[in-house]
Amino acid sequence: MKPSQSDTSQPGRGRCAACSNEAASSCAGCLGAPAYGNGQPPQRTFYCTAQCQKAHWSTHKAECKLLQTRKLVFRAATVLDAMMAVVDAKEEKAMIWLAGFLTELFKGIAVTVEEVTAIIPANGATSTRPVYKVTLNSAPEAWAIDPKQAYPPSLWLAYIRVDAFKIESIKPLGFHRHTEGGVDPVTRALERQIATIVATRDGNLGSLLKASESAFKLRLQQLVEEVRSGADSTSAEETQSSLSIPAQVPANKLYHIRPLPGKGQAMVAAGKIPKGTCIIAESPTITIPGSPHDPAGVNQLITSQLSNLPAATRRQYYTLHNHYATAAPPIPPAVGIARTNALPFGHNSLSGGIFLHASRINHSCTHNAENTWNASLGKLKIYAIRDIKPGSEITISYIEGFKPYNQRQAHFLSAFGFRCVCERCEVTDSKRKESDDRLRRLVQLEEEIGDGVGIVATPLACLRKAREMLRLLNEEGLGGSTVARAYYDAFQVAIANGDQARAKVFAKRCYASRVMVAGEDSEDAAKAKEMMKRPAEHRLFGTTMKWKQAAGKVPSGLSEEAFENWLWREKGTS
Ligand SMILES: C[S@@+](CC[C@H](N)C(=O)[O-])C[C@H]1O[C@@H](n2cnc3c(N)ncnc32)[C@H](O)[C@@H]1O
Repeated sequence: MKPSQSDTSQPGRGRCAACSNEAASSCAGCLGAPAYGNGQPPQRTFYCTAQCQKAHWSTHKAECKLLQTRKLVFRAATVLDAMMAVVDAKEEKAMIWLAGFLTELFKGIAVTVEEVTAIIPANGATSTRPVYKVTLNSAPEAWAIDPKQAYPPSLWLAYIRVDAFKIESIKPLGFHRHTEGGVDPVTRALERQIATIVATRDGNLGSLLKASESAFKLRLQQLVEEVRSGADSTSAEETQSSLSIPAQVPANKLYHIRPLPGKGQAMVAAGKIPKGTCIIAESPTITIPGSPHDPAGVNQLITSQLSNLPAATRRQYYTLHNHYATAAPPIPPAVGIARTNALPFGHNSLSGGIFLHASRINHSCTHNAENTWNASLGKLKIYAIRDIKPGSEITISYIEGFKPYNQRQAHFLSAFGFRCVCERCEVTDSKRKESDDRLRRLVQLEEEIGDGVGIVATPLACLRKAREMLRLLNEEGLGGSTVARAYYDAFQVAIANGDQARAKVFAKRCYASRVMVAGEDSEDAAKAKEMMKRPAEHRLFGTTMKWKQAAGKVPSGLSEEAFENWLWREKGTS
């Protein structure tokens, strides 16, 4: 063990255990070993140099290992206290449900953990109490851990001398689990979870106890939340099934939430959903502000909101998918769930919310629905942007903008842990290249139109670019708000150059797309409606009057093709 300089709880200097010279460093392995018995921490072992420590190791080793193990026992007791708080277990039930967990927790620390029934004095009479006897593997020493108050544990010899009146029985760990039956649902949930809890910690739950102080606290919190969510989801399921209410089917039955192979839970159309239908309007269960916060700060924000919610809602939150469950360094589960499931409060917004239903919607690059935040309602709305057949999955897009295939997949993998296999992604190399070229061109067109210069300097070229965008979007199978934006671009070109007639038509098309993806009551639809009704009130109107045309000059009686030619100012039209 390296000598350590840091310890504030004990005097900082002493005599070197090897040579008796004055020394300021002490063995880091046993430093901070807990106090017990007389309440005093064990004496620190000082060394003046690393050489002295090395020379003294054979003498110090046994004591050091013992003290290190005691540190682990005390931490294990902290873990047990936290676990008991989660399930609010009655003490007599503790031995039943904790058996499997304790086996894992004390692996490599204890040779045996036994279930003891002690008789203790109680108000002039006696009562029985369940206690764990933990016999260490590093020394012939045992500790008593009372599940009702696990921390601090007591040395076994002190416990039987001072606390216990008599020991009624000592049974192997798991004895009561197997003889007492009638395990409650929370216990069953925990037992089901143990294998996963251990597997996600590299098969060694005990490693939790060996972490640094700050990592230990964080990991303990993570464990507790994991266990709480498992217990909560089980009781939620049981409550639902006991009431015979199918899980998460809304009254209007537009969708079901059910698992799909390889995708976890998913939202599936309960019947035919026509394009433009509002599938769901949902208030956020949790809101996450956009300003940057460290995971601990975000955790605090989320858990304080959760604590104000009904228990059933809290449970549902913890059933949401957590892509960051095994992240290193660890991320608190509440935060991992938020990162996996948050939907933004508006286009490019950094703040967002967690929605118990909408957060179940999976991604597709050929999504058939769009999410939109309606600030005045304070609700997230999901609209069908294509007709959706009964039984088809309802999907949205998890990305903004026009990203080529590799960028999309890299994002899905790192942020969400999946590979998209939709019809746009699973194509031949040549089709993929065509698609990537289109997407790059779309980015270019967006930038060129968006810089504002071309709108007045080269309006016709700009109008052509807006039309090209619409064609590429159509070829790429993209609809929804991207189409509305392209029509808005065309509107701006027309109105900036004084053409109210064309501006009116573009605004009408933009409005129709906005209504389809965000509803009549959305802010975007309201803006587009205003543009359509009073194009001349737009701030860009008359920047130039190159194309001056009154609003009433929209031609009538033209064929569709002739009308489009007029609209886009193709040759021979004005
Ligand atoms: C917001 S959640 C969606 C609901 C989630 N499937 C569930 O079980 O709760 C995001 C997670 O869903 C999964 N997911 C989303 N889209 C997917 C897709 N296209 N293919 C596979 N998994 C997907 C990923 O595990 C992702 O981390």
